Amino acid sequence: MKQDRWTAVDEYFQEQLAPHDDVLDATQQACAQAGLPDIAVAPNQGKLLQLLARMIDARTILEIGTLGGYSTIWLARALPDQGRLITLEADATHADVAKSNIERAGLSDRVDVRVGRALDILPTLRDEGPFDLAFIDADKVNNPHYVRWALELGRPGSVIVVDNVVRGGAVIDTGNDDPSVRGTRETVELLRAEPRLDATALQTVGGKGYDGIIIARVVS
Ligand SMILES: C[S@@+](CC[C@H](N)C(=O)[O-])C[C@H]1O[C@@H](n2cnc3c(N)ncnc32)[C@H](O)[C@@H]1O
Ligand SMILES: [Mg+2]
Repeated sequence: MKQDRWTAVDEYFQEQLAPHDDVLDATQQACAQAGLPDIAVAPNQGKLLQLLARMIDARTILEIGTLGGYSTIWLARALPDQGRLITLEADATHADVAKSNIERAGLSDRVDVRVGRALDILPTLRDEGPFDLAFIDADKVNNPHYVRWALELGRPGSVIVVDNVVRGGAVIDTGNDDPSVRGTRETVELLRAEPRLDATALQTVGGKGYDGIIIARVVS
């Protein structure tokens, strides 16, 4: 059972439980037309993020890694009218595409796209938290820093989601010197050692291949 089957099953659940609308379709089309890489979350994963945000009644969301705003839109739709999502993107072209997609989605009032390297912007967000949910999906080598910042900018009960932590299984290859794999393993070590965070990891298969996510909760 391989990729074709994973994709077909993903499509089944997506059609049944996470159906697309015109805004999400237009977002994906605009991203493709602008030449953005096809590395956004899958629809089922976007729906998972939205459900997590709703389950904790998130009012403030931090996203690291915007791309064209696809995951941003899923997350921002979980927010109440007064809610706020800040999303960080290093690439100005990606950010422009995202802003236009977020505008079309009618979410500009609650979504703020900040352009720059996340590690430069995060220290400026102390007065804008605490963030109820953080979605980390940028340069994986910096994931340990991003988790530390999400903890710093969170509160007890905040949820932190880290995307793409399985990397086709490479996460268990101790000798792998891919910076993304190293960053992921360091993140796992940090989560194991940090008593203020409680976490687990889920392997995923689907239209986007074989990967996975970490879900953590700020304990204190
Ligand atoms: C996987 S994509 C994000 C996908 C998006 N979350 C989604 O699912 O729709 C990663 C994004 O992070 C951005 N990025 C990479 N390094 C970054 C950094 N240091 N600071 C902020 N953004 C960064 C990339 O330009 C890219 O747009
Ligand atoms: Mg991702």
